[in-house]
Amino acid sequence: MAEQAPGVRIDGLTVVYKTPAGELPAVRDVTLTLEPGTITGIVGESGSGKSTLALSLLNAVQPPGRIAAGSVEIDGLGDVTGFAGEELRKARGRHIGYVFQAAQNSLNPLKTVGKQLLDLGRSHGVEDLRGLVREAKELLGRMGLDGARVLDSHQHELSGGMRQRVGIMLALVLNAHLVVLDEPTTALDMITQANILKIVREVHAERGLTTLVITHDIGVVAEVADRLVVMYGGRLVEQGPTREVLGSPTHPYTKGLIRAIPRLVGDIAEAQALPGRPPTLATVPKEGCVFRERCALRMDVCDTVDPQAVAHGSRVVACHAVTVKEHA
Ligand SMILES: Nc1ncnc2c1ncn2[C@@H]1O[C@H](COP(=O)(O)OP(=O)(O)OP(=O)(O)O)[C@@H](O)[C@H]1O
Repeated sequence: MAEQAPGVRIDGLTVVYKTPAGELPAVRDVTLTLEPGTITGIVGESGSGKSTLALSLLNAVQPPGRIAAGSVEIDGLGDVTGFAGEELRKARGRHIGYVFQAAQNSLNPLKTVGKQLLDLGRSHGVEDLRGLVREAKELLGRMGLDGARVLDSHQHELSGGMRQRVGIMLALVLNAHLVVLDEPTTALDMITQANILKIVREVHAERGLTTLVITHDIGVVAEVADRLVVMYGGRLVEQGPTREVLGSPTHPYTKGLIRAIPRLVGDIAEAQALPGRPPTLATVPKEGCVFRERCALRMDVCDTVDPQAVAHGSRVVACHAVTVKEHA
């Protein structure tokens, strides 16, 4: 088993959900590598498929969803899309730490946090349970909480922001080296958010992790991620080093997302909302480019041919207009 930062190779991944109109893809033919030791951020509007992609890393897509094609190879584990039962349960927690989007509601309301921590430890065969509790208190302390008090508390005694931090603690406490954080800071005020992101960065570096952060907030990604991945309508439309993508976005969707961020200083009117709405499973185009309805650069080919992901230097972009410009 890899004890240090594992690499992850997602190849041709398609995940579908059963709907009244048949099985429709929420993630379509996504190929993505998480390099060992890096923090990758995935951004996109609601419904773009971010959580579904993240769940696939744990092979945790639930019915009516299923992985219809592709593989998720994790160093030291293999292709987790073939895992089931005990093998899968062991991988979760020990090798892959996960903070679910609804972390605030994922605690058991009937048990104290401490009891849940011990259950987690026992179910993964941790022998030194005292050490586990010590580790949990330390992590909670770093996140500005009184560890002993939190472990004695039930869910209802904790605020949303505290539950969020408990979720992060539970993802890190078993010392997994691949950590997936789905909207880790949504319930937090700006100051607490900045503090949590700082801790995510510190723990990532100290422990030698490979980290995936899912968020709709580009500010969060700018703060923590080495690499930025942009999703739209279940497709991966742009990826590259965070600074480069934010500094000179290439895909028209990435440009729109960045233009829509209100600035703290300067002219608020400069922020321009992206016109239109993201597609749902039922409305996402079955052929051609998924973004064309909202795209200022739409060409005829966009209606019929799905743009392939093409490398442009350190960037990978799936857009006909970008490819045409590049070759002009
Ligand atoms: N259990 C389900 N049954 C049917 N459709 C689903 C289910 N879960 C998700 N979907 C659909 O799959 C698509 C992708 O959803 P997903 O939650 O992965 O997106 P997301 O980018 O994480 O959005 P959000 O930020 O709102 O969580 C959406 O259109 C969503 O409605």
